[in-house]
Amino acid sequence: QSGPACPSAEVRCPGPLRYRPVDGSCNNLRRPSLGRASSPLKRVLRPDYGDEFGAPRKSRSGRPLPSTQEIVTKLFPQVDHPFHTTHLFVLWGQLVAHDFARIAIPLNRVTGPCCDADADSEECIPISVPRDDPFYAQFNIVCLPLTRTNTTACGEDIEQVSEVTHFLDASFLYGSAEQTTRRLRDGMGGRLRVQRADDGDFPPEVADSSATPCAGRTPCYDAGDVRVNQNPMLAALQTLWLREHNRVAGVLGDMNPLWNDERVFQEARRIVVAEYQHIVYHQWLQWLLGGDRVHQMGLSPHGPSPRSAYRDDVDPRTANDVTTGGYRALHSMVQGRFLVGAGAERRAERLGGHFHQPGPVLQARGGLLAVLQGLVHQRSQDQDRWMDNEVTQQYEAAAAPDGRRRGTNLAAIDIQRGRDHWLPGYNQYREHAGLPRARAFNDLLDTLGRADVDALRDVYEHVDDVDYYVGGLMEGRKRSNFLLGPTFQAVVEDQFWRWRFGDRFFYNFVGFPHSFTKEQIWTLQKASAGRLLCDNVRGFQTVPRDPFIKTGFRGNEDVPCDSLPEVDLSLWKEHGDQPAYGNGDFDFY
Ligand code: HEM
Ligand SMILES: [Ca+2]
Repeated sequence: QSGPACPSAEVRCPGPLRYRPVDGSCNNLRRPSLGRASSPLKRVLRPDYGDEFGAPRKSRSGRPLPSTQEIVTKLFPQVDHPFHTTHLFVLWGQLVAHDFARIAIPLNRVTGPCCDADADSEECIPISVPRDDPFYAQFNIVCLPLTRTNTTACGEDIEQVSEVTHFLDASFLYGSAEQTTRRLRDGMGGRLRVQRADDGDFPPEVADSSATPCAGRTPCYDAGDVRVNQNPMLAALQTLWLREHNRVAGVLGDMNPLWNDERVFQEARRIVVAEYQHIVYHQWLQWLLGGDRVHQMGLSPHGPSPRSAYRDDVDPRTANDVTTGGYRALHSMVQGRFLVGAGAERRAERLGGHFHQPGPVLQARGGLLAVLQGLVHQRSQDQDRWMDNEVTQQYEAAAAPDGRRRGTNLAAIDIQRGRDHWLPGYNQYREHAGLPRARAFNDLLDTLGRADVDALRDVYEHVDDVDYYVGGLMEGRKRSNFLLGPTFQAVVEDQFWRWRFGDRFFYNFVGFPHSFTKEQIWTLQKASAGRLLCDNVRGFQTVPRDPFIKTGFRGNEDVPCDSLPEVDLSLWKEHGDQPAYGNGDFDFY
C-alpha cells in the first residue's frame, strides 16, 4: 500500500511557483510529497516494536514497561525552578510545535471507554494508575484513557502521520489544506476573517464547536490549527499573527490598488511567513539550542542566502523522535499559574481552569494586552524533570461529583506516547548523541546525577528500558547556555537545520522564481517579536528588547516601541515599469 502522501508517491507539480503550496507539497521537487500535510513522520532511530504487530515498546525482559503514571509521580514532582527564559519563549515554542506536527489522535478524555470495556483493544493504550497513587487514588481513578495514534503504511513501513505541514510555514495561521485557507479568508483585501471586539480583532468563531474540545463555549476560535483554543496564551499568539497578516495586507493593498484579493493575500502571507521564520531562527532559537550552536550550524539567517544553500538532498520532514520526544521537553517549562497583566493589576490564573476556553481571559477588557504582558514578563520554569501539577494532574480537567477537579497527566501521556510510537529507549539515543552505551544504571552517571540514577533503578528493571523522554529530561546540560541535555539537543538541532536548509521556500534563499529581492530580505530581517507586539496590540508603549528572556539578563531591558526597527513594506510597492513577478536576482550566483 502506498498512499498519495507517502514519500515515494508521484505528485505532479506545476511549473515555477511564487507561493508555497498551503499543503506543503511540491517543496522538494525530487520528492514532492516530503513534508506535506497528512504525510508520515521521519525516523531518526529505527522503531522498537513490542511485537511483530506493532505493539507498544516493551521492556527487555518482555514484560510491560512500568506505569508512566508511576514514573511521573516518582520522578517528575512539582518543584519551582524558574529559568531565565520567559513564558513567551515557551508558548512560542508551542506555536512552533503546532506548526510542525499534529499526530492524528482522537481526543483524550479524563474518563472514557478506553479504560474499561475496550482496554485491550488495539486502538487503546491506557495509562495504568497505581492503587496508592497520591493524587488519583482519592478519585478512585485506576487508569487514564489514551488512544493510540493513527498510522499509515508506505511500502514496508508503518508510520505515524502529521496532519499539518512539516515545514515552519505558519500553517497554524493559514491552515494545511486549501479548503481551510479558503474558509479562513475574508475574500476582500487579502485579509483573513476576524471577529471584532472592543479591543480589536480576534480569530473568527468556528462554525461547529461541537466537533472541538471547546464544545458549547464561546468564543471558540477558528484558525489554521485546531488546537488554537487549547490555552489563552496560545490563542493570544494566534491572534497576534492573525492581526499581523491583516496589518500587512492592509498596507500592501493601499499601496498597490491594482492588486486583487488573491494577490494581496498571497503576498502578505509570503511576508508574514518570512517574518515568522526570521524571528524563530534569529531571535528565538538561540535560547533553545544555545547561541553558539545556532552560529556554528549556520542557522541564524544573515542577509540573502544563495539558491545553492538550499539542499534538495535534505529531508525536511518532522522526525517522530523530535515531536514525540526531545521537543516535548518544553512541557516541563510551562508555568501552572500564568500571569495576566502588569504592575499592580497583575494577577495569576491557574492553567487548569482555562483549557479550551480562551475567552474569559483573552476577550475581557484589555485581555489580549494583559495576557501578552504576562507572557513577556513572567519567567518560565527550567527544562528539567520538575513538572507543574497543573500539567500532570489538571489537563482537560473536569469536576468530580464532589466538585474537586481532576484532569489527565500530560507528562505520563508524553512517555506513553513514546512507547506507542515505538521510540527506542534512552540508551539508544545516548549512542546517537555520541555518548557511550550504558551497560548498567551506573554508566548513566556521566549525564545524570546520582539521585536520578538511583531513582531510575528503582522504577525500571533494566537500563535499556529507560524511556527516552525520562532519561532526556533528567540529563544535566553540558554548558550553562544550553537548554536541553545532549540526547535531546542532538535530535532537535538537526531538526531545525533540516527545516531550514530543506525548505526550498525558506525566506532568505535568492535566485528562485519565488525569492524576495535582496533589499526585501534585508528589511524582513528587521522583524522582531517586540515589534510584532507593538504593531498589533494597543497599549504596548515599551517591550523588552528580547521578549524571550527576562529583563536584566544579559543586558535585556524594556525599550520604547518606536526604537525597534520596522520592516519597510514600501519595498513591495509595485511600479509600472517592473515585471509583476520575478525579482531580477537570478544572476545572484
Ligand atoms: C501550555 C501548555 C501545554 C499543554 C496543555 C500541552 C498539551 C499537549 C497535549 C495534550 C499534547 C498531545 C499529547 C498526546 O496525546 O500525545 C501535546 C503535544 C505536544 N506538545 Fe504540548 N502542550 C503545552 C505546551 C507545549 C509547549 C510549550 C511545547 C513546546 C515548546 C509543546 C510541544 C508539544 C509537541 C511537540 C507535541 C506533539 C505534537 C504532535 O506530534 O502532534 N507543548 N501537548
Ligand atoms: Ca507547518
